[in-house]
Amino acid sequence: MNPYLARLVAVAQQPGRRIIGLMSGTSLDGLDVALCHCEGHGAGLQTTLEHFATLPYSAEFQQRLRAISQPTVALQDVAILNAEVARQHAEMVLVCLQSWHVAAAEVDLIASHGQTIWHAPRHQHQQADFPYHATLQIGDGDHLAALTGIITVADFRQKHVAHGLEGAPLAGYADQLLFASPTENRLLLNLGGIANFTYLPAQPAAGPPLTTDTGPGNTLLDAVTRQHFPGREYDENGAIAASGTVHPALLRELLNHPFFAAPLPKTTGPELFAPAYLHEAQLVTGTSTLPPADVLATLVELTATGVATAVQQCFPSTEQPAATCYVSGGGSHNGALLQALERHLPDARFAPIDALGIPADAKEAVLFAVLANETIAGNPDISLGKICLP
Ligand SMILES: Nc1ncnc2c1ncn2[C@@H]1O[C@H](COP(=O)(O)OP(=O)(O)OP(=O)(O)O)[C@@H](O)[C@H]1O
Ligand SMILES: CC(=O)N[C@H]1[C@@H]2OC[C@@H](O2)[C@@H](O)[C@@H]1O[C@H](C)C(=O)O
Repeated sequence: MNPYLARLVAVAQQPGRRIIGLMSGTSLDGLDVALCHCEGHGAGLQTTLEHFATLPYSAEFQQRLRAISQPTVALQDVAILNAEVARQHAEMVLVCLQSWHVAAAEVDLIASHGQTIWHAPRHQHQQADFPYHATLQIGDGDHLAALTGIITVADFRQKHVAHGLEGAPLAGYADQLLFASPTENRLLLNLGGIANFTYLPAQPAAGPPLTTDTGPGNTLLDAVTRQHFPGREYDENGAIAASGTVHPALLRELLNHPFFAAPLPKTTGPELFAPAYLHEAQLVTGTSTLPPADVLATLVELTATGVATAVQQCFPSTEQPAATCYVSGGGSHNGALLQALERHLPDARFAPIDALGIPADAKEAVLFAVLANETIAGNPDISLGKICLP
């Protein structure tokens, strides 16, 4: 038998596994690296986060990722970045391991999300002759496995798509295992480039929990900040937005997009919620010269309204049950956004996800470690990803 296969079988049969979860999201800010210990699987899973770091991308690399995430690009650039993202990620893993004094041989698996460069659920690609969903992540898992010597589970979204689902969000599968409570209704809200949540009722119905994207998180906020405040990557704590005023007509026009009224669950990306969508709405409403602070204030309100609209869709005919909303992702550091959310969801109690033992910035990387753990050791219902041997 191939010794790596024997190693894989042994890893699957161990009571627990040490897994590095890797996530690089739509904000393109860098790679989140979470070294987790997953004891058991499924309902018996216990996950502890041993180490976490975010390794930033260089400005030049961010720019190249942004340039490749466009509908029309040179195939050679895609081929090269596919290998280059994987090589950078492998190098970043090795840097982390060195700084944490952990040898590669002491890690059982890498769980690598890769970098989404184009997400094309059917409602977004609208190709009449292809009535299916599609999505593409680069940063090939074989490169990671070969360069680190660690068996790697990668490319988690394709099986979801193959089963007729949209390829995202995947968070619900892991949120359920990590955060379900028998006594508390929980809303796990992640404010990344795109915002999404998982609703976990204290008394769950059969089947996977509801998990959905809600629209933009920080992606448009970042784009406007970068454009008008050179040198700044984002609006620190939402301070500029807090100094501005929401423009009601612009907000209405932005919310006019059919995504917000579409039924749950749904998924989207920066392909749709791009600067062009904002510019179009500004043209239509004659607000192209609106002060940037007012644009940011309006975008904060857009993110909060998108979340609240989806929460209300979740409970169409009944009162919203009392739930605690655990917030994660970079947007959890945006005070203006948190205030808007509290205003829109007055019945929810808000808490940082840190209260559940996972730091807000680490959550998505931990999710992929948990998904890989299920693929290797758990229930075939949640076997997402491809297994790459070194
Ligand atoms: N101190 C802060 N103040 C305001 N916003 C912040 C702060 N720190 C981070 N952010 C926001 O969080 C973003 C990064 O969030 P995160 O890393 O969760 O996104 P992502 O994982 O790339 O996106 P996604 O979850 O959509 O894939 C930044 O681009 C910025 O907009
Ligand atoms: C296609 C894709 O990469 N989607 C990401 C993105 O970032 C947030 C949101 O959009 C979510 O749908 C998803 O990531 C999380 C981890 C998920 O799948 O649950």
